[in-house]
Amino acid sequence: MKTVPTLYEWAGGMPVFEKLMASFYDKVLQDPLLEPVFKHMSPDHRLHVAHFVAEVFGGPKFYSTAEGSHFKMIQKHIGKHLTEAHRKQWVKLLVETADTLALPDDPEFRSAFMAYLEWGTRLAVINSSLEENPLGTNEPMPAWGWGVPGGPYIPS
Ligand code: HEM
Repeated sequence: MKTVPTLYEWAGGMPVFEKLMASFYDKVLQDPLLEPVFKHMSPDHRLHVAHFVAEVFGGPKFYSTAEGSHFKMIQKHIGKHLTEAHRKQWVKLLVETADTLALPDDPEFRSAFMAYLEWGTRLAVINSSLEENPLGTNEPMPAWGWGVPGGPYIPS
């Protein structure tokens, strides 16, 4: 029986996630709308977001074992008062970075990637208007898969 690769494996593994987020947050700091939101981010922010998303996509558990937890990630967004305009720009710049770095662009991978970004960023905006974290400290990390189209992409 063939094994289905994880989204993490299909994307190219940890170096791809780390490069994606490093390059993305360079763009964010050049962006007039997002720079004020991120100008005080910690030096580890890029790496932590890379490790978080890699883990959600089936990669190693760097984030949840050494750097944070789902609870702590949500906590970082509480009270930040993010807007829909911030969210849209965040997604736009991340997708542009994925294109520039030539992440897989097959329909199956990009469908799963976009679905996760829609889900995660919309939750970030909702949580950013709260004063308290709605999650328990033991909340498991999300785990994302290929979704309805299935995967991986197989050229016909
Ligand atoms: C899928 C969507 C998202 C994921 C997976 C995510 C992930 C994370 C993670 C892991 C952290 C903690 C970083 C650390 O430990 O240093 C964080 C912090 C943060 N995120 Fe997000 N995030 C998402 C969406 C967004 C969006 C859409 C915005 C705003 C446009 C945003 C704004 C922030 C801010 C302001 C912080 C705190 C930065 C600091 O001052 O240290 N996030 N995020």
